[in-house]
Amino acid sequence: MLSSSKLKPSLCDNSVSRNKGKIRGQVRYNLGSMVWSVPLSTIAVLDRLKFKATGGGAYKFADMFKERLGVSIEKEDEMNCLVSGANFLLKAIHHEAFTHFKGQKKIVQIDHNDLFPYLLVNIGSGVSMIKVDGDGKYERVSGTNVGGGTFWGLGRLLTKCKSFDELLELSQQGDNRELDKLVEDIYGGDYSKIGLSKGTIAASFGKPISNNKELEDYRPEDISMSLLRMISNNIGQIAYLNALRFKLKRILFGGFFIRGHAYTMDTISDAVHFWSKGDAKAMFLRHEGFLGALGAFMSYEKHGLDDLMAHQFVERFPMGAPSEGGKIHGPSPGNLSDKASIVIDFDSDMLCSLYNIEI
Ligand SMILES: Nc1ncnc2c1ncn2[C@@H]1O[C@H](COP(=O)(O)OP(=O)(O)O)[C@@H](O)[C@H]1O
Ligand SMILES: CC(C)(COP(=O)(O)O)[C@@H](O)C(=O)NCCC(=O)O
Repeated sequence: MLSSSKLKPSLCDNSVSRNKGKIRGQVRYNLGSMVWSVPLSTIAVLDRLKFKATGGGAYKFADMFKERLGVSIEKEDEMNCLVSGANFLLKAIHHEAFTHFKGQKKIVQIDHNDLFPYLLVNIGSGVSMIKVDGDGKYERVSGTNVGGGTFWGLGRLLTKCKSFDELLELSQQGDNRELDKLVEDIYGGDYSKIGLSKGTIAASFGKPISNNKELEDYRPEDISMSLLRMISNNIGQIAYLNALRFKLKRILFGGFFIRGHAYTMDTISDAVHFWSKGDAKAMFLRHEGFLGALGAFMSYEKHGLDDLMAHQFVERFPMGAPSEGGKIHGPSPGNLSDKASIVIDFDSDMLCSLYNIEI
């Protein structure tokens, strides 16, 4: 979604050239760090431009965009955008979907003709669970208010971390057993009769109730780890129950909360594995945080998926040459954290026709 934290518009004149009176430019969506370049030709018409945006930011920042950049924001429905963004990525980007289970990343080849239905779980501030039946065909079947915002908000309160990244990094040095009450803490071992091993978390954050430890002696690292596990596990469980409810064999997780973080993905996968008794697998998207922004872009009537696929869409990888010969391929499994850039070329004619502008 376009929000001030992710969208850093910058004017980029080195991508501009003039040819027989035409100004050529480029819109560049670097999906790894979201660098977004606006073509020089837009400066002349900026005050008449309308940009598509979605999510809460489209409402909250519309006035600021108008005031500071002279740009009008055209709001697109968030759920529509999430779905069209996910569908676009799954169809257009090689190796977009992958599993991440017990530290192992594995690319999932999805046949375009056998993509639907699937459950899209978008983890932003809160969590939306959307049953996707086709392009533009979907139903938001569930959600939970315990999501990325909960992790970041509670994490800030409890650890005083200054940034999301710091909190996430801290979690990697933690041990959740310092805070979580495990089955063995209650039973002294496994509770095999109901399928619970001794290491299963019986109650997240359950230990400080009975430990003699002073509250200030609980380490931020351990708190962050417990929190990450609690939230990721809960989302994985609710997602699986919804997949079961609608008999969906694929569950795809996206949203800015995931951030390609191995432990987050492993915990979600573990929950899906545990509750499905190994029947279902969690899948993740390489461009998980930009579904809404891509969907908003797809909503330009004359700039639909087919048009992009046929003419202007180029997939680029930061690693340079593709790992396999021939056409552009996605990175090998070891480089999944490398996000592809999507570059969409257009010239001033196209820009003007898009907005009915004469220059
Ligand atoms: N650098 C970051 N700063 C803040 N939140 C981040 C960051 N990286 C990931 N997140 C996670 O992303 C969540 C917000 O996701 P996002 O899709 O942007 O939601 P929203 O549409 O509500 O803004 C945060 O609550 C947090 O869990
Ligand atoms: C309200 C939202 C759709 C907004 O999306 P977000 O900005 O969190 O990505 C989302 O936060 C959400 O689905 N919350 C859970 C609400 C619920 O179903 O309980």
